[in-house]
Amino acid sequence: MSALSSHSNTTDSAATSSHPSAAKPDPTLESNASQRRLSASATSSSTELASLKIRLKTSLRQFPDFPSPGILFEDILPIFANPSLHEALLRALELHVQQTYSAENKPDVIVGLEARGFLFGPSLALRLGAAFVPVRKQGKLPGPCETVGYKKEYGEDFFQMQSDGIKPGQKVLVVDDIIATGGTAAAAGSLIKKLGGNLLGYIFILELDFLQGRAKLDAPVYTLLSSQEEK
Ligand SMILES: O=P(O)(O)OC[C@H]1O[C@H](OP(=O)(O)OP(=O)(O)O)[C@H](O)[C@@H]1O
Ligand SMILES: Nc1ncnc2[nH]cnc12
Repeated sequence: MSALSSHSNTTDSAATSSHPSAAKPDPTLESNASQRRLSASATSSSTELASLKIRLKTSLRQFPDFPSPGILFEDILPIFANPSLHEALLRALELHVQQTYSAENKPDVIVGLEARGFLFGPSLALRLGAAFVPVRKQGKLPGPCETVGYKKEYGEDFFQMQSDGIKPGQKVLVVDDIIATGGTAAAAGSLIKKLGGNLLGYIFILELDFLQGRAKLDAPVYTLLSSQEEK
């Protein structure tokens, strides 16, 4: 006996297990059907996400000794040179956010980190119906700003956000292309907290796992792809 037929409507003699009354649908049947639809849709989202990741990963390029000796540079720009991959990236990130955050907990603000976080942060924000706010290198933003210094895999810098960029309590997701040592992302997180934002998490296209950058971050981290072995 199927799960469906085991919940036939016993209060309406006109209804049978396979044909419940149209006037009084069995709520148990409805809820089973909607659970199956939800689970089928979650499975199809996960399958879609897995195939998008494979396409994105094969498009990446690596350049040894750039920008300095000993650094294996991960080039994500081929994604943006190809409209189909560009679309795949945005769809993959959108699926991740939809699968992770409920309607009540969805992000109000996407914060993108200069410069490569600007390549997809605004488009993702638009798809999610969220605001986009930039973190910029020092000296680029007008008006009152918060500033923080940080170290990354191949240098150090200062990051800034406009002081009114985030309203206290707004739910914020940080996006950037790569997490290497995690110094850059941690600096962005500290700026968001200074402004009173509620940091939901971080999203990256690529993680250089061996540098263990996520250990520096105190909010959930999601990375679409991981590296790094020379191709
Ligand atoms: O995890 P970390 O070791 O801190 O490194 C990651 C950061 O390094 C790169 O940015 P970069 O400062 O080179 O700037 P760009 O995006 O302006 O090229 C990358 O886009 C990340 O933001
Ligand atoms: N290895 C790397 N490739 C590209 N961007 C980076 N940012 C920090 N480390 C990087």
